[in-house]
Amino acid sequence: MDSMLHVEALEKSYADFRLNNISFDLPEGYIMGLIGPNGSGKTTTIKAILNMTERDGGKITVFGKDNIASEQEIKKDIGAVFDSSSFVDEWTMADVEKAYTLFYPAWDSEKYWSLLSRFRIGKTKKVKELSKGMQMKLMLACAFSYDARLLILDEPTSGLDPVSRDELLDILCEYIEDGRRSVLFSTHITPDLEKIADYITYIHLGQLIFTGTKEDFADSFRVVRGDRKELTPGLEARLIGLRTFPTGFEALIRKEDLAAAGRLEYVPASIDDIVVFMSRQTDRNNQEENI
Ligand SMILES: Nc1ncnc2c1ncn2[C@@H]1O[C@H](COP(=O)(O)OP(=O)(O)OP(=O)(O)O)[C@@H](O)[C@H]1O
Repeated sequence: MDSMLHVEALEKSYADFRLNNISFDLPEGYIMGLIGPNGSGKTTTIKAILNMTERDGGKITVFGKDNIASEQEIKKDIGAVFDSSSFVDEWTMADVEKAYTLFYPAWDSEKYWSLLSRFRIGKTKKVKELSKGMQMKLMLACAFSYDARLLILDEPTSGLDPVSRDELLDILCEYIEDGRRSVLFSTHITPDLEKIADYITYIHLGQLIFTGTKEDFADSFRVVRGDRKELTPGLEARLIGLRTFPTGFEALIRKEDLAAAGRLEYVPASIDDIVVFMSRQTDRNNQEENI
């Protein structure tokens, strides 16, 4: 399986933040969700891939080529879509096309206008007259019209209503259907991952927690529950994001640590469970550090 995007030991530091040793691979023909709480480093990772921020260490290749040495060449095949529109407000749909044809020789005009019609974007509309969801679709229509092979989307569905979100996810699934394109998208919205992601890369406060298939992600953890009296120090040391109640407790536990849970009841963990318990654990660690 060819890797469309290879990130290896990526490092980037700001005054109060360090993206530390991030590595992952996105194979051709698949969708990867990049997840993590606010401020975890998702956008920083995306910017490093697009060489919009200078990395401090590590290696990134796109289509097998170094992302800095071959930046201009690889960018012809990348569609980058950020949360906010990168178009000029006054542009009409024809102006948008004119701007793209300057940079993308492979621009397919027929495809562009047919996608706009499919997305119900009026030909004569100006960018400023489009809703957020329509602007997102316009950005996708452009990426599809120059036949981008790798789509990189930063929070594409945030702020969209459920119907537009669903439509966008369907478009992304369709986009990778022929097996020669891939999508990397960052999100907080776990149902979107459940619906379309094949792979998940989870970054928490600059640290890589997991990268692999969605199935392996969910399978790596369980939610364990029990009575307070069953919460031994040995077990507690292995629990993630422990929550106690007057009568009992619940927490996340790694599959390899299940033996420590003995006969306690455990159930499969959803993506939401994993993210929530992990965040709770980080809050606990931070509180303990500050004591
Ligand atoms: N140019 C910058 N200068 C200094 N610090 C920065 C800069 N860009 C990002 N950071 C910091 O890096 C950290 C990670 O930010 P980043 O935007 O990558 O996170 P994120 O996971 O995308 O968050 P969100 O989900 O809120 O969009 C944050 O603490 C942020 O304040």
